[in-house]
Amino acid sequence: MSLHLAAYSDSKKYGPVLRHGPNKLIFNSATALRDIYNNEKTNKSRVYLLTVASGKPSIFSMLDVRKHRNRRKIIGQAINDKAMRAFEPAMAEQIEIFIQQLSISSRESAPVDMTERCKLLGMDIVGLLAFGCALNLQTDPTNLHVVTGIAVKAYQHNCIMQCPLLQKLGLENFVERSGSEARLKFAESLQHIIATRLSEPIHARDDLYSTIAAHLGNTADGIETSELWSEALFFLPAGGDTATTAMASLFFYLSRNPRVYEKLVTEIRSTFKQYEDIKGGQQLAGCRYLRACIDEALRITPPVAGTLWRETCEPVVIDGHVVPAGTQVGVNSYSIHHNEEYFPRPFEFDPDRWLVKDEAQLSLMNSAFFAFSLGSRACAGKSMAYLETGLTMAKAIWLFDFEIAPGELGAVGEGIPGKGGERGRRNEFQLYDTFGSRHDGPYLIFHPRGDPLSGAV
Ligand code: HEM
Repeated sequence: MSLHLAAYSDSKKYGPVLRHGPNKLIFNSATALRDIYNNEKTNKSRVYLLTVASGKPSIFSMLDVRKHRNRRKIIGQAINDKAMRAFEPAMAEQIEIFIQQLSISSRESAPVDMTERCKLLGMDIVGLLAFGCALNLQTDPTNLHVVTGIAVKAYQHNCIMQCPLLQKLGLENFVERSGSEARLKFAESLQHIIATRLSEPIHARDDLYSTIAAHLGNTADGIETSELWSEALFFLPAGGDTATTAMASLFFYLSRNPRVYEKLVTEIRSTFKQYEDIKGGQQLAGCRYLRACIDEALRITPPVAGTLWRETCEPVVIDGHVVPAGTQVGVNSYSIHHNEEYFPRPFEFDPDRWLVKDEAQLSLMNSAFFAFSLGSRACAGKSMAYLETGLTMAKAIWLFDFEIAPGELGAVGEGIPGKGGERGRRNEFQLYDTFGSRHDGPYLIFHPRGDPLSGAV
């Protein structure tokens, strides 16, 4: 779970191209990003197929270029800007629950684990979009095994993608044995969730099913109903885990950088005269410092922290190196986001770097920003990610002040000085790479800001 750190320290030691396996090359430059991810001579690596359980590849694991293009057109309709305008009220309802819970904790000055809170929020939101199903994770523990089941699957997938032999030997279920019960319960719940949704009229909800209904079962370029559920299932980690990491990381860095915190508070509280004004649209998009904070959190803590493996279909020149066909190549998000050539003082949380007037520096940083990947397989849910993260952060910051919890809890999520393996930086939010990321904390104490809660919560 520290492969991203190994890639980072190896690239410091060996330079911008290194071997991370018999047939694997990791690059660490913006030129390599373009050469690998914006190139028709490369494709997603075959290791993605190892994550296909039901025989139905999702948009994520599909290798056939033409099929993927069609699938992306269809699935994109459920997560593009237009779809987000329709989905925003459902998203906002879940964010209100998150805010209410913070409000309850603030009255008792109880420490809040932001990884846990953000995870439940992220999964509740994406569950509604994927399956039209209220998982109610924020308020009721009944479905918590869904979160564990997703975490176990992500860890297993990451292991077999890095070491396919594990699957050949039938050992993938042993990499995290404690998760087998959660996995089984999760599979049962999924069947129930799908059956419940299918028992309702197609357009009963604003979810993936209703948005893409017109394409279901249609001709060769359509999508089978059974494939729809592979897509919905992929949404849970794709949309839930990633947004969780972005928000938890931002809470971590805001709680440790008073200057940044004050600047963001000033922007949010002066932009929105009242809490009810906080919604998607021009005002939120105009919060440039908020956007810079989110981008800086995504840079310093990329939610998909590992190497996104691609395979060369024919000989390709990557960053000046001729790479033969059939080679696994990739750029590691964490490494390139901490490459000083693009991001000076890479371990400093500095949102202002995204607001400099120096166009050349801005374009250099943008050329190396890889949180959402690049090219035809880049993230399809970027609009949703910014909307969800922006709304949640703006609302929390408008209503509350927060600080690090006292004592040992306050240190959860930090690095431990003296610890090896690149884990010694106290001020760095610690990530554990599981294709997505695991993390803990930060634990924060929230205080109501004056008395603005009336009417809002
Ligand atoms: C901060 C939040 C997010 C980050 C950092 C992120 C990052 C990424 C990355 C790096 C990929 C490429 C994976 C690969 O090449 O293997 C990806 C793909 C994808 N993401 Fe996101 N994502 C985020 C949020 C979301 C959300 C909210 C959704 C909505 C469900 C979503 C849906 C997708 C889809 C459908 C793909 C597959 C695209 C394709 O292969 O055509 N993502 N994401």
